[in-house]
Amino acid sequence: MSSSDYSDDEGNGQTFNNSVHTSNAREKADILERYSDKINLDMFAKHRITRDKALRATVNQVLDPRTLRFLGKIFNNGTITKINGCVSTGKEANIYYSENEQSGKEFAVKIYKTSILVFKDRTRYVVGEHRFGEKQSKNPRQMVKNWAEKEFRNLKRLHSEPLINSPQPIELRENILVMEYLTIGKGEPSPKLRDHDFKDLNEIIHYYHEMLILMRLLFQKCRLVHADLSEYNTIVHQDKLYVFDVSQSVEPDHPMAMDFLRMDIKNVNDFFSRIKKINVYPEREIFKFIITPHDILFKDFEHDNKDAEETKEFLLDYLNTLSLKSSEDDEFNDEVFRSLHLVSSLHNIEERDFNKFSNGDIDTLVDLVGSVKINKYEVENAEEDEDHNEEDSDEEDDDDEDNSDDEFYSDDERKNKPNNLKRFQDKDEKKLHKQQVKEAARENRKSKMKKHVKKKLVKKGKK
Ligand SMILES: Nc1ncnc2c1ncn2[C@@H]1O[C@H](COP(=O)(O)OP(=O)(O)OP(=O)(O)O)[C@@H](O)[C@H]1O
Ligand SMILES: [Mg+2]
Repeated sequence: MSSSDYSDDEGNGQTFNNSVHTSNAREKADILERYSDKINLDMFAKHRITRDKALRATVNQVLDPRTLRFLGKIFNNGTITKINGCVSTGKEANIYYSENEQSGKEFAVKIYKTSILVFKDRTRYVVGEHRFGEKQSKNPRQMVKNWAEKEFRNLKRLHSEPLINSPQPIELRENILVMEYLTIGKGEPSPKLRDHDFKDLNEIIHYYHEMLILMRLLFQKCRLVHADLSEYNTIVHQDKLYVFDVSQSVEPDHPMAMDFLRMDIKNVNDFFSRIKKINVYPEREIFKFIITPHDILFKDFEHDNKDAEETKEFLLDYLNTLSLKSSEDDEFNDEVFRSLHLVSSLHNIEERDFNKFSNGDIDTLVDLVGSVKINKYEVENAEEDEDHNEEDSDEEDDDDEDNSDDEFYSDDERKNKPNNLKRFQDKDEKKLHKQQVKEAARENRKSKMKKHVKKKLVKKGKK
């Protein structure tokens, strides 16, 4: 490979001034020369693209001189002795199949691209991420470094949980992450869930349950929401479901955690219902299954080893008690659920519900829902329902009165509450209703819980 092969344009439209340009090219050529017998960048098997194209794309985008220097360190410390092909070229990173010829061990080397273009839509994951907030650097290299570090730390967290299958994280150097390689042999990568050859309906249902249990274990044990969970970021390896690609994963108190979790649930349900054509559970039920603490979720679940650690069998038995989606209504409820504003931490729920929540006697899903959206939802939908519930609107008035101050509805209340939830209110009634809600709020403020008391309860509620 001569130096002319590697234009120094890092693929992000920036060009260097001449002197830097030539020295970079020379440096790059030297390093590659030094390792040329160790670095084969050919794309792997299936979609083999011509050597030149793969090479140029890779070098332009991923192997800049600085990255090559760090790669040199990984060679020098003996972790790997050869890069033997490119498994995947993604938006943000390329994955290479590597090995240590002495030990015979195989590794996946994930090299993050340093061009700034790929990182513009990452901020929503980083903003509010207290573990990295202070390091929200604008410098693309620093951003890439933080991102790779986040993936490495999250992968370590996953790998420390015995019930979760994930590639073992080995080494991190700047934007290069070395991990265990999941292979079917001869260097071929094990298939993504999307490409797995399911042998029958039972196996599809098995992996669906595995995905749901995985999300609960990630949330309850690793305190993480994956935030990009799909059939592309899971692999079937030795008949087990492996999860990876956790650079964007966030903790439950991240401002967007509940939204990311609902996105993951929707992605999983879509894959199994649309592509694999099986019946799936309502998203709201899955959400409750994932976020609800053990003693609340399994309070009424009869099971002989209920108090033991949550095993996969135990969680599977519980899932089998849930009813699958079966009607248009279920679909509609999922749409509503997706649009609701969910608070992501105990600090954001209303005082009056706090006591109920902290001794675990309210449904942790519905009552975590911000009232504003429900009211908005009621009124928005009232127009549609106005015609067919006009006749019975008067007898509902009194129901409405005694609940007017309670903007939250528990699941049961919602289910058997007459549909005056969606009853449209005319102007005076709306004014009267508003008045009542204001009075109720004023009443409430009198018995407001002091901040330090609330703090203590939050601590207790988290144990
Ligand atoms: N440890 C591994 N062992 C085997 N194959 C792997 C491993 N890690 C990743 N891969 C393969 O590489 C692909 C891309 O990996 P990953 O999702 O982590 O990178 P990415 O930057 O998110 O890429 P993309 O943008 O395509 O999702 C995976 O879908 C998988 O097929
Ligand atoms: Mg990925």
